[in-house]
Parts: sequence; structure tokens; C-alpha cells
Amino acid sequence: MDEDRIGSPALRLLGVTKRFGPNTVVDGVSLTLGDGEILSLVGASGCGKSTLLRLVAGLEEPTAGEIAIGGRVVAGPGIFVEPERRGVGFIFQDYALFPHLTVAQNVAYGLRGPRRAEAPGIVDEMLERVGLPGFGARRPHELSGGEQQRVALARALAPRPSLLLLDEPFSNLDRRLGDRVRARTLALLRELGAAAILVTHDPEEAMASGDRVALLRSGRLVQIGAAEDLYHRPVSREAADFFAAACALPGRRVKGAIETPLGRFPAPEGMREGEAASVYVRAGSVRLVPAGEGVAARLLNRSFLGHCYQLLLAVDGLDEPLRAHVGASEAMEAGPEVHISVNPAEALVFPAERP
Ligand SMILES: Nc1ncnc2c1ncn2[C@@H]1O[C@H](COP(=O)(O)OP(=O)(O)OP(=O)(O)O)[C@@H](O)[C@H]1O
Repeated sequence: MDEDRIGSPALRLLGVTKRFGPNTVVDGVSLTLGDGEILSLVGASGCGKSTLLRLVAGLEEPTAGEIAIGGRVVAGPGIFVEPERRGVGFIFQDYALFPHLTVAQNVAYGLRGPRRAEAPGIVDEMLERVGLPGFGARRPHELSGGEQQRVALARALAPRPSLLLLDEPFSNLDRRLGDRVRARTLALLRELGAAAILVTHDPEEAMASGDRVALLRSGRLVQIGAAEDLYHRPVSREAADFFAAACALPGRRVKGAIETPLGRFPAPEGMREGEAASVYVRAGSVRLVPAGEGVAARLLNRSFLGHCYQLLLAVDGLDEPLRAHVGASEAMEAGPEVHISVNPAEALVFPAERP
């Protein structure tokens, strides 16, 4: 590594934009990834996550903006470094192993220069690290989905990339296997000190996996920060919609506070009197209170979620049932009519007409 690149961020994007014809798919994205940092990139289907990864990998060329990896500009005005010269590893959703090559040949595939000569030792080490020692002679079709994913990981990490890009790598595995393979993958990335971007459309996976989480919507970066920030302090209605897993109550500012079917909530600064609001209430913030307190609701359904019970409640003025997560004794005591309240400090309030 050049002297002047020591201490450079693993990745820096500056105003990166990608247009396909008239469609702007990635729109002025700027972010910096520290050495060894793992970033979850999350957003709804079609928001541009894969395109952003492909731009970093060099599989697409930006229409505008600049990309630097480890301090070296790899894409920008008049500059384009080919994918194989970027020192970036890539794992796709379908693993993309070469079916005609053995596991060992797959893992050795990306080794270049002096590391090529050491291939047998590196292959053994990588297969050991991903928990597949002795699998070198097998072919991809002789492996389970989880094993194929681990070979893809060994192949991507064998050349020791400073940056690894993972595009929904666990989504083809069932939930429990996916969780296990994800934990193993993250531990290995930490061990090797590789920075990584993990693309997912699942907010829980994003929050559980990344040092930071970046939320993309329509090609734009909506918010980037610690998982707790996105969950507790979403910057906008868009971010709350994605992360809060909450019911949105309609409201309106009346006499300085937001009036809703569940009572009054503090108005955010800058909201005008009479302006419409959306108040996000999480299931864990809804409490059952004695009759005569709070607001009356009708119990529509009770279900066991494992860590709690979920009550579905009909409340006058709400189009959709409200979800409440409560403990076993509360759930069992709840009759057809209940009374509920929400701590105003636990709700998220946004102007309804602005994004
Ligand atoms: N080569 C291309 N030519 C034209 N449009 C494209 C091309 N690649 C992607 N797009 C469009 O860009 C948008 C973003 O696609 P992208 O695959 O980046 O989204 P995504 O967030 O990864 O979605 P998903 O979660 O469904 O994989 C989509 O509308 C897609 O149709």
C-alpha cells in the first residue's frame, strides 16, 4: 500500500450518481466507510442498492461523482479502474460459484501475483476459516446452500480484499441457517479486518449486522448512522416507515399539540396550527390501563409471538387495527373491551405532507 494511502478510509463516495436513460437510479450518494467498518445498506426493492454496489465494484460506471477505495480514486471524471484492479471482493445472492470447478479451484480463482503461487496453502486456510476443511475436491452441486455460501465467502476473501461487497448473501437460506451463516461471516470479516457493505432489504438484518446502517430510497441516502439512531430517531417519515415497525396514527396540530385518536402528542418544531401529522406508535409502547383511563379499544385478535403476546385492537378513528405487545398475564386478562394508553414520549411525530 502506498504511504499516502495509509489511514485513508476503506471507501469514499462523493456525489455518486447513476442514470440509465432518463432514470436516475443512484442520486448524489456521498458516504465514507472506515477501515474494517461494516455498513448495512438497506432499502426497499428497486431503490438502487445493487446498482450502488456494482458502481463500487466497477461493474457499472457512474454518470457523475467520484469513488475512492483505500484513498485511490477508482471512478470519477476521466478515471475508471477495472473491477479486477480494485481489490474488492463481491458475494452475490446466488453465490455464483463456477459449477465446473472444484471448491478448491473456486476459492483459488481470484488469487493473483505472489498469492497465486501460495494457492494450496491459502485455499486450505480459507476453507478452515469458513468451517469447511477437507471440502476442496467437491464440486458446487455436491454442497448444500449454506455450504455454497461459505465457499463463496472463502473465494471472495482469499485475495485479502480491503473491501467486501455482499449483495443479499443470506436471503436464499432459511432463517435459522441464514442467521448462523451471517454470524460466521461477520465474525470472519472482523477477524480479517475487512471493511464491508452488506446489502439487505430487511431492517432487522441491517440493524443486527452493521456498525452503521445506511437507508436508501429512490437512489438517495435518506439517513446513515448507528442502528439505534435509525430506530429511535428516524429523520423523516420515510425512515420511520422503514424502521419503526409501528402503526401510523393520523393527527392534526390543535392548540399546540398533535391530536390523534389515541390522545395528544407533542408537536414537532415548525408545524403550523391545523397541519396534518403522522404519529408512529410501536406495539411495545401501547399499554393496557384500567377502565376509565386512556382510550377504549376492542380486542380483535390475540396471538403468541414467543417473547410476548400481540393484541390487535380496533380504535375509533383508526382505519387499521393497532398492534400492542404485552406480557402473558395482561394478554390473558384482556377482555373484549380494553383501555389503552401510549406514553407520548415514545411516539415519533412527523408532518404528514412532507416526506
Ligand atoms: N442496467 C440497467 N438498465 C436499466 N435500468 C436498470 C439497470 N440496472 C438497474 N436498473 C433499474 O434501477 C433500479 C434500481 O435497481 P437495483 O437493482 O439497484 O435496486 P435494488 O435496490 O438492488 O433492488 P432489489 O432489492 O429488488 O434487488 C430499478 O428500477 C432497476 O430496474
